[in-house]
Amino acid sequence: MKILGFLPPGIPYVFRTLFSVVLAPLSVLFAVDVLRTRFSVQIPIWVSALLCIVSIPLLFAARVVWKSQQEKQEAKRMGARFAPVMNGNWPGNVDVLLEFVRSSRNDYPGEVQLGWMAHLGTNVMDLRVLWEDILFTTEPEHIKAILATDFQNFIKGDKFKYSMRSVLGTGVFNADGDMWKFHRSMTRPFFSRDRISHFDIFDRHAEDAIARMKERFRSGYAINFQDLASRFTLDSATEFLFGNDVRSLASPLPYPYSAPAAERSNVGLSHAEQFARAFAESQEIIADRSRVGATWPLQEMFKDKTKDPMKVVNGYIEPILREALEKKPSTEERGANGEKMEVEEGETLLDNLVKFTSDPIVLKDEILNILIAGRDTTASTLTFAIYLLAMHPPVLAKLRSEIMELIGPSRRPTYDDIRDMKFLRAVINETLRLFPVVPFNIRESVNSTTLPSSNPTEKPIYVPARTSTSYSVFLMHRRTDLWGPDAAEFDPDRFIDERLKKYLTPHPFIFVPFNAGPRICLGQQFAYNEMSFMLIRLFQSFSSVTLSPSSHPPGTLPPPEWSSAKGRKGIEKFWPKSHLTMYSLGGLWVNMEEAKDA
Ligand code: HEM
Repeated sequence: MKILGFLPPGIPYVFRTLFSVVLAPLSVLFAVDVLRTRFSVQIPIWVSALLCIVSIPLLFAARVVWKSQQEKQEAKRMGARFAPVMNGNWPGNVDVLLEFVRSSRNDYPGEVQLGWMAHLGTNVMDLRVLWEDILFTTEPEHIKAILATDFQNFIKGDKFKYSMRSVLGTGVFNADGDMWKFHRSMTRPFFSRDRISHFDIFDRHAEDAIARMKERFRSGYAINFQDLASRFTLDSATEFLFGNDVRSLASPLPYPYSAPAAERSNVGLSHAEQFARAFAESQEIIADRSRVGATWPLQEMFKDKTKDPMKVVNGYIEPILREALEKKPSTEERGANGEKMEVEEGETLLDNLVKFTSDPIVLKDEILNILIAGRDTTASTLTFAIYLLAMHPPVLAKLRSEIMELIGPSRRPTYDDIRDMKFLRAVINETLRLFPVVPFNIRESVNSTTLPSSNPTEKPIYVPARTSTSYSVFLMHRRTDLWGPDAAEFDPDRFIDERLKKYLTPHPFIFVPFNAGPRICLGQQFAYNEMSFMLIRLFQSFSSVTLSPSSHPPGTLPPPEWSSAKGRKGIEKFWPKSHLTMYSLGGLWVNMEEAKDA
């Protein structure tokens, strides 16, 4: 694969496929030749040609039947049953695949999977696309097995890694085994309690962001909160991880769609915005690859679609990298310092990383993965929190009272303040429940295994070796049988009142926005601190939030036909979309009123 790395992905795919296709006719030709030379049996040319043609589907069918027989025997040996299969009408379930791709692009997240599972009366199903098993589950016990109890047996896997490689490289999100351990062990020391409990970085960038917001509101325009939150988290994450912030908050804010064209055209795309757009575009492309499945290279026959956006992304990252490498002490200096390889006081993640490798590819991959982890996740969660608070003014009023009571209108919050703010934590958790930023995820089984059945009288579910196993935290977090009849409602008190003991405490795996097990999010505490800090600072400064639908670019609000749908799809006022992480299509345009008590 590496030798052919310069070719667009479609060409090696076609060659690989052709190779396996021509095996059958070649075998036929060989057999015909043996019959003729050894046994003097003459086969007419037209018969040989016909045999060559039919050998291709026959061999394929034989492989499918053989595999299915093997799996049946193995499932029986393991005392397991097959997951219910979502049967489409077209051979190979091609219609199921097409419906899945269409829905991922145009519908509310998870709608099509919910419909199929309701049809099958199950929370786990096999989509069996192109005769390959693809499991999909929303069962907490399955998610627990995949992430924790059977962790060694569920890896990211080659299929996933190949489709993500042109963007994520071999960074922490796209690595298994030793490479994953290397990235993880490099990154972990930077999230120690000591390092994440100093809030100077958040304070400076939050102050900057709020000043920009006030300025824009005073000029009579709404702001795109998603854009602002992304700049706040990008500047905070780059300063925390790389020592220098990229000053994305310094560039002019975009104007709403409804603003006069003259205002809008005054704001060119800043360097940070070009990076953000290209970054989002490349994530969209790789997410689309994983939706289409193994045949994705066919969509990229003549060009790797990520090539152009990744040029912009790399152009943004390379100067950060160059600077770190220039600062890197030489081998002699390191020798004189007694080869201090452990993390030192004041050292950033990047300073530490360059002590271990000068390989620009490894360094770039690490930086890019950590930027996705550190920017998009907290920016989206803050955006969803602001959206939900705009939709629920009594919840916002309760949150503000907690802020005013414990911290007051202007004091800077401390680590201890944040730890004591029970309602603020509940608001963040409730936001992560309804809108977990990694809504869908996937692993691949190494060996055949089983997943427990929720009904103890039923046999466990059989998972063949090398099966793509996807799970949705997003759909699990909204299940009424796990969270109660009001699961679709935004009600942070469920993380405080008797519902906590009833639902979550006895079943902690029903809430896993940060995943769980050995690959649990490394930045979880950093993220809680950053989001809490920003929300406190925001609601010290502003007393109310309202959505500004007229500011949205056309085509980015939920289509009118959604309003008759059941559940959250029917009430949503923004369009949740997801590539690797979830975001609001077209941003989130809001107005806020400055607090009189600030
Ligand atoms: C609301 C905020 C966040 C959420 C909901 C979140 C969620 C997650 C999830 C679900 C994963 C697992 C992905 C997978 O294995 O497929 C993950 C991994 C990770 N997260 Fe976060 N994250 C957040 C913020 C952050 C921040 C701010 C950082 C760092 C600055 C960070 C660093 C990481 C890293 C390094 C991993 C990779 C762990 C591994 O594969 O071993 N996260 N996060």
